[in-house]
Amino acid sequence: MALVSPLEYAILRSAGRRRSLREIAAELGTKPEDLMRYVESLRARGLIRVERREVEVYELTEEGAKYAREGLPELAALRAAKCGDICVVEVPDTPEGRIVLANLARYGLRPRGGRIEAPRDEVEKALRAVEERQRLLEALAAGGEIPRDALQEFQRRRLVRRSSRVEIYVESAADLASLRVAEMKTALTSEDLRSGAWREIVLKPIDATIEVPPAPAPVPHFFQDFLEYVREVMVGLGFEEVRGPILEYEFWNFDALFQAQDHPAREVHDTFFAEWEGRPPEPPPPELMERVGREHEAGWGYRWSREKALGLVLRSQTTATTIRALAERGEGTYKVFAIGRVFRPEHIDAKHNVEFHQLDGIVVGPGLAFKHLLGQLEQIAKALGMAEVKFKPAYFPFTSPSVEVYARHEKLGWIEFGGAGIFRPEVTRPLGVEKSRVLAWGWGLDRVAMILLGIEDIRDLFTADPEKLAEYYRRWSAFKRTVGSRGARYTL
Ligand SMILES: N[C@@H](Cc1ccccc1)C(=O)O
Repeated sequence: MALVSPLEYAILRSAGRRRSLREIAAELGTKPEDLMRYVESLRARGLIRVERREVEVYELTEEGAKYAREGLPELAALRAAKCGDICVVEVPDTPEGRIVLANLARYGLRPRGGRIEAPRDEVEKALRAVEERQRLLEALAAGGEIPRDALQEFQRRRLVRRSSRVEIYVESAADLASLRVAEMKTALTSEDLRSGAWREIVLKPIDATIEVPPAPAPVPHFFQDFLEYVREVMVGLGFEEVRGPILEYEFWNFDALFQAQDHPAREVHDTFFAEWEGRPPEPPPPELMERVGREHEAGWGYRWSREKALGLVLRSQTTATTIRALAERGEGTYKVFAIGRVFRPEHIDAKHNVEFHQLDGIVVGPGLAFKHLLGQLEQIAKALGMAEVKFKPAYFPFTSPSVEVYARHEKLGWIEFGGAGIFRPEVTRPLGVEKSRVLAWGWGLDRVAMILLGIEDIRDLFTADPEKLAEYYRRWSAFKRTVGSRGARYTL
C-alpha cells in the first residue's frame, strides 16, 4: 500500500494509459511545470512511467502573426479587385506590391505590367483559396493544428518557423486501488516524529533539476539608472554632491532645521526612531548644539533637550544631509546636492511608500531671493525633462517663503513631488551663515520617475516582476533618448 498526496493521486488518475503532461495539467487546471516535481516523485517510487520526446512545433514569425491579425496582403488586394466579366487587381508599385503579385501567381493569376487582369471566376477561385489560407493562419495563431502542406507553405513564405520542444508523456504504473491518499507536508515537526504520524504523511518533493520556463533576460535596473542620471544632471548644472548617513541624529534631521522637539513630524507615526547597538555616527559639535538649542528656546519658547537631539532616527529627509554641508562650509557661494534614501512610516498606497528617495539641494550666496529659487527649480525640472510643473505656496518649519512643487502625471493628474523655500534666519544663524541666503529644496525622486516614465504605482519601483522591469527599462531608455526634445511649460 503506497501513500500518495491528493495531487499525485489526481495525476495518476488523469494519466491512465499514457497522456501528455500538458493535457493532464490542462485537465487539472494547472501548468505542466508545476506538476513536474510530483511526476518525478511518482517516477522515483515506480508509480508512473515518464517518457520525454522531442516534438516539432510550428510557431508564427512576427510577419506571420501580423498577417494572422491584420489579414494577408493578397487577401486585401483580391477583395479590392474591380470586377466586370474581367477582374482587375491593382497593387502599388512597391516591394510589398510585388510580393502580393508573386503570391497571386501561385493561384494561377499571372501579372502583366504590374497588375492582374483575369476572368471573374478565376479571381473568385483564387479569393476562396486565399481566404482558406487566412483561416488556417488564424487557426494556427489560436494554437490549433493545421495540415502539413499548409505548414510547409507558410514556412516557405517565412510566416511560420519550425522549432522543437520536449513533450513529456506519462503513463500510470500503479493500481489505483492499492494507493492511499494522505496528507502532504513540506516539513515534519518533532511531534510528527514522536507520535509516528510521519508514517502517514507524504513529504512534498523538491527537485532542483527541473527545467523552468525561460525568464526574460535581465536588464539594468531602470531606477538605479535614473538616479545616476539625476546625479549627472545636477553635476552638469554646477552642483557638488554631498553624502550623509541614513542612520541620523535627530539633531541633523530636525533640530538644525528649526523643527521644534514637539513638532508633530517628530512623533512615532511620522518618523522611524532607531535603537542602535553599533557605532553611532560622529556626534554634532557641542557648541553648535548649544547655539541651535538657544535658537529653539528663543523662537519656539520651550525647554530644548540635548538628549532628545542626540536620539537616532532613520533619515526622514535628505535636508538632514544638506544642512550638514551648510554647517560644515558656512558662509560662501556654492551649490550642493544630496541624493539618498529616506524613511517614513506611511500608509502604503500608489503614491506613498515607507522608503523612498529624495534629491535635496541648496544654493548659498549673498543676495539670493525667491525669484532665484523658482528659477533654479525650473532649471532643474527642465534639465530632468519634466514637461509641466506648478508651484503652490506652502509651509515648512525651516523655510520662508515656502512652496510645494507639483507636476502632471499622465494617469494620476497633478501630483506633489517636493518642497522648497529659503532657509529661515533661525536655521542659518546658529551655523554662522548671516550674510548669505540659502535656497533649499527637497524632491521625491520616486515620484519624479513615476511622472517621467508614466508609472502608476510607487511600489512598482521595487517590483521583482521581470516583465515589468523589462517594460520600465524600455520606457526609461526611450525617455533618455528623447529628453531635451520635449516642450516644457511652467506656471506659478
Ligand atoms: N524636506 C522637505 C522638503 C524641503 C526641503 C528643503 C526646503 C523646503 C522643503 C520634505 O521632505 O518634505
